[in-house]
Amino acid sequence: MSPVEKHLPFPYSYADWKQRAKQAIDREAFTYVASGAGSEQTMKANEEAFNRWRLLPQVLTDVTHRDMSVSLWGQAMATPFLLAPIGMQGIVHPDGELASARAAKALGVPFIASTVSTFTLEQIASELGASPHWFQLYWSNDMDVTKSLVQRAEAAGYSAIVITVDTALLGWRERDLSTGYSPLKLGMGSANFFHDPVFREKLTKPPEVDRKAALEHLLNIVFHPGLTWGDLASLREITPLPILLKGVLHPDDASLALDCGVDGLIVSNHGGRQLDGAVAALDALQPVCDIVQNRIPVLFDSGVRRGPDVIKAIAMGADAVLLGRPYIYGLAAGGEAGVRHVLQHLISDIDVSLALTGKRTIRELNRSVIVKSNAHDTGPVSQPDVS
Ligand SMILES: Cc1cc2nc3c(=O)[nH]c(=O)nc-3n(C[C@H](O)[C@H](O)[C@H](O)COP(=O)(O)O)c2cc1C
Ligand SMILES: CCCCCCC(=O)C(=O)O
Repeated sequence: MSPVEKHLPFPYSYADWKQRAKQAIDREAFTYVASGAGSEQTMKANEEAFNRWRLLPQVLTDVTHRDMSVSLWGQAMATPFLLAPIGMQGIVHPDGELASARAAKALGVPFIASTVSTFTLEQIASELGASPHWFQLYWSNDMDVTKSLVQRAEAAGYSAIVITVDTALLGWRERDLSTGYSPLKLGMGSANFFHDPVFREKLTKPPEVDRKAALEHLLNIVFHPGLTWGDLASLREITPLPILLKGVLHPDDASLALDCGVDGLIVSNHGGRQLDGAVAALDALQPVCDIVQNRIPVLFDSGVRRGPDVIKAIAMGADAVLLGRPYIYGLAAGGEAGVRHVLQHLISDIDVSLALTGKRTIRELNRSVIVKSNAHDTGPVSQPDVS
């Protein structure tokens, strides 16, 4: 970034934040965040899907007093969005998740900490204090380690466990394969494991003595391709916390999740980073909500960029959404202040969009405020392409 750009005011549009992030950080780190799996058609489809739906506002409804809070399992949340679990944030800024957590706390936005964070879940929780936070679990194929991570999260004050279920294996990410860049192999996501007493017990030498062997062990256990619906009961025995599944797209999986007694679902395709060619996440949302019928909360992510996107997803049936890449670009471009600006802008945009839709509260949103647009009417999605 040039000295002049460093002093420019923070931007507003997603494209401008992305551009700033690109200028601020290493090319490989930027590519890791910005890229998707394969040809990236699913990643692009996520944003395009929002453009196929339009809001149908109502007027003269007195929107003087507005409230964007939502409630999940009776717990109030100040905003209808949470920060998505994004691992290894240290690749874009030295303060990584700690900076994002501080910004989230400042604005009352719930934070979801990733298993593969740069800082430990305890360090992140201590930044957040009483501000709401959930823990995202990569269910390790070593059940002792999985159990230890969940128990540590509970002890550190996390109030829900999000199991990511779309990562039986890491997606085929051609742009990262081309650069050979793997932050996990570099150890950027190792903090929770290297500080875990159970993980450490299983090593011949501690990570401080043989980092290479410890990383190799981590890479061997972090995935669990053998996981099935039948395994969910064993996690329920470990923790009383609400359990959500992140990465559900198929309505039949929504039924299975209900049968298994999970407490919430997150409709997501991991931002197009896992299965290229998978359905746009927004296209999967209504079928899942139709199965769930409000029995458990349904959250949504993948492609949320602006206030109207939040309104559309909630109108389709989501209880709340997760914000992903936009806040990471804020972090890359401006650390904690960058994230704070991105969040503040989104909060304001949601507020304005809610009012202009003719609604005062998030609860009032329903399918009557969205219509499918004509195919020829969609136009460009993100400009300019800085990827
Ligand atoms: C750099 C990066 C790292 C991510 N790390 C995780 C992770 O550790 N755990 C997880 O469940 N999802 C992870 N995700 C997926 C996000 O939680 C979320 O599903 C995705 O970013 C949504 O897509 P969007 O950012 O394009 O809106 C990651 C996404 C990105 C871009
Ligand atoms: C299962 C360990 C690798 C996780 C990588 C983080 C992630 O989810 C991503 O999309 O990148």
